[in-house]
Amino acid sequence: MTGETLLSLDRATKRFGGITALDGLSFNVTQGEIVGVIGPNGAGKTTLFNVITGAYTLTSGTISYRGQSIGGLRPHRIAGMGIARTFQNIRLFASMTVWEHLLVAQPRGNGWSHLLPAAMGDKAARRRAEEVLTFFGLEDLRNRDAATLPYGLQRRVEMARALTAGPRLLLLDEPVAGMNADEAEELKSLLVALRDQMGLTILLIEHDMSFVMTLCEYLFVLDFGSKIGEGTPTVVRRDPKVLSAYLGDDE
Ligand SMILES: Nc1ncnc2c1ncn2[C@@H]1O[C@H](COP(=O)(O)OP(=O)(O)OP(=O)(O)O)[C@@H](O)[C@H]1O
Repeated sequence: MTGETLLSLDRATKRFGGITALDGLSFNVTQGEIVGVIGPNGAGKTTLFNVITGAYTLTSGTISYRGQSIGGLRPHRIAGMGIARTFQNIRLFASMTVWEHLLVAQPRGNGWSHLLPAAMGDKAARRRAEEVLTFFGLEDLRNRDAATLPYGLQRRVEMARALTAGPRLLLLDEPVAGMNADEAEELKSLLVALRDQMGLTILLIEHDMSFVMTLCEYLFVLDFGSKIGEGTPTVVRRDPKVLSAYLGDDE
């Protein structure tokens, strides 16, 4: 089911006092695509994820997901509708195994409050966690303390945890940060598999240009909270506006 719009922003604006982090941003994400969001530091990329997931409320404009407005909904409601995310900095719990991480992450009911006991006894949750564990090749590490694993594996656990809720849209905030070249290549294959086999749509923020350019089918380029370019990597790479705003600074 590709070709349909999954996520849509219309003139999305987010201000923090005098700072305009998102400035009338409009774009559509098509179902089944792997889409990159790039732009210089402070361009508004993380703010974008925060407004999509309900961590922040828009100052003006709208966000819709599967045709339904999600502006103003609480984060757990949005997560429950099928939007999952990972964060720029790893957020794993101390002294919890990989398996426990996969069980606690699944939102249910009206909030996150009773996650651990409910999920532990929930057959469907365990089945889903088992599937994700296998998909991510983490079976042998299930009883390991997640926070003590090598960096690349910790990132993998985080992503697996996001997946246990069964999302349609996965938001990844700088998934490659801190990874070595081999880990980045493995991640790339994993993301393609997630899209191909689980039908996920993936929106990712990333500073690693070679990763973005070889993985993503479509890119949005932000600068000062506005979209300054979009298109396939080939198109974006040649866009003079993008080059001067971002790639030019970086390479
Ligand atoms: N909670 C907040 N309060 C005040 N200002 C904020 C807040 N969050 C973000 N900003 C500001 O909004 C702007 C966009 O920040 P944001 O973190 O979204 O950029 P970014 O593109 O993700 O940057 P980076 O690539 O460095 O992570 C910046 O000027 C930032 O200082």
